[in-house]
Amino acid sequence: MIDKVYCADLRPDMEGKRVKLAGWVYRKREVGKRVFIVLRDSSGIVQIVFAKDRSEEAYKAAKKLGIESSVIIEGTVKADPRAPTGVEVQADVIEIIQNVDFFPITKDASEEFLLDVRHLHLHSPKVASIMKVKATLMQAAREWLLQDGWYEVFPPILVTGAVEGGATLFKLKYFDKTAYLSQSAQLYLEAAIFGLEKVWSLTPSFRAEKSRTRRHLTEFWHLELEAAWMDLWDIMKVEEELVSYMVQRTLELRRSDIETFRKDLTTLKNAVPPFPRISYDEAIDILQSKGVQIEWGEDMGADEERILTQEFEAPFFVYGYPKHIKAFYMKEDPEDPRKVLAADMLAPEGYGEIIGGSQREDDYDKLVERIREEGMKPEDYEWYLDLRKYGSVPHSGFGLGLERLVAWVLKLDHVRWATLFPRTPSRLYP
Ligand SMILES: NC(=O)C[C@H]([NH3+])C(=O)NS(=O)(=O)OC[C@H]1O[C@@H](n2cnc3c(N)ncnc32)[C@H](O)[C@@H]1O
Ligand SMILES: [Mg+2]
Repeated sequence: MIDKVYCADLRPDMEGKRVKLAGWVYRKREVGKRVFIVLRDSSGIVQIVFAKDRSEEAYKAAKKLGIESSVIIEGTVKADPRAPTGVEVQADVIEIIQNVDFFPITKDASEEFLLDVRHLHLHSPKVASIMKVKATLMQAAREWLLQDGWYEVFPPILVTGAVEGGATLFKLKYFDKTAYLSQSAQLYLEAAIFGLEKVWSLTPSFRAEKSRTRRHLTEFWHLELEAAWMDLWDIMKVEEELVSYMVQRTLELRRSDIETFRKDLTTLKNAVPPFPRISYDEAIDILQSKGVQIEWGEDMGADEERILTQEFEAPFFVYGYPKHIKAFYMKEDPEDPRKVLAADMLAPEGYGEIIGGSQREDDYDKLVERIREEGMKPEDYEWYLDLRKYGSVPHSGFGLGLERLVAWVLKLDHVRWATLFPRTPSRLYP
């Protein structure tokens, strides 16, 4: 490994220090007998100056450089308030690792082109910032989960049945059998609670969603928790504590990256417990009062959720959905058989659902009845039904879409920008 320093480590008080840097040419301009390079590495940027009268060899080499050429540079640090980061390096040695004559991504590149060359778009400091924020959100989640006593488990991705409806299953041939790509690890987490009680997993989930919206991917990263002995109200408290810690910790560690995307941090700072809670009934009343054509019993889509989020300046819960618009595994509300003990967490500023969660049906006969009601076959869920035969317990859980959380935190206009290589109905390459 090269004995180098990072761009972001250079400070004006290091004036006179000799340093070695490695990175890529982000910007380049020539003024008189000097070449100015903005060097980029994973930490950020710094200005490098090649003066002819300091090293003619390095100056001539720098003149040849193209954008995104890979280089190793040595020079002396100089404080300069005119430089982008208040400091520059006066270079006298350059090793060109690979010169790039023409980098395909230019300033006027379209979004579709950027997605076509996503493998090159990952050079971008803005894309790097998104990935740093995503990584830090998960770092924070792991910190919170560890201190709160949750066990990470590693569920299968090759499965035999639907969790969230058969219409969005990706089917594949599994030797002489049929398998599907997991829509959610939930059912396997429910099995894991009988030994570990509080479990979590981060897995890719797959949905053959044909909906081309700004919040749907066909492959997304799914942070899911499941806990024995918890009811809906308990798991909602877990959700708000976890999301709050993730957001506040990421604000603490990645504020400059976040401010690259949004100046107003109000809603992020407001993400502290208790999050507001409204019932589905109240949500329908609010929407109808705002002129939305929606009747009790109908599902709220992205448009309805966007309007609803205008009422809040923080993430909030909607709980108590009608049974027929929710999944088979959700426990019927003992106080109102039309409803289930389910709650979604919606992000403000138009982003809508980031978490889907519920208390699970823990009664064997009722679960068989729900499976049949949904047109599914109990025999396809024999192992899952067993969980209600041998020491069944009240339990609840939820799934957080990581890309949707990132999209809200950074106010991205589509979840596809929140993942390294987005997968949508029209995009499988690169
Ligand atoms: N363990 C659980 O209880 C999770 C449960 N079985 C589940 O999958 N619920 S969910 O379908 O609402 O999806 C959960 C979240 O997963 C995200 N999600 C769900 N579908 C998508 C798509 N297609 N693209 C991106 N993100 C998606 C979104 O934030 C949802 O709120
Ligand atoms: Mg949902």
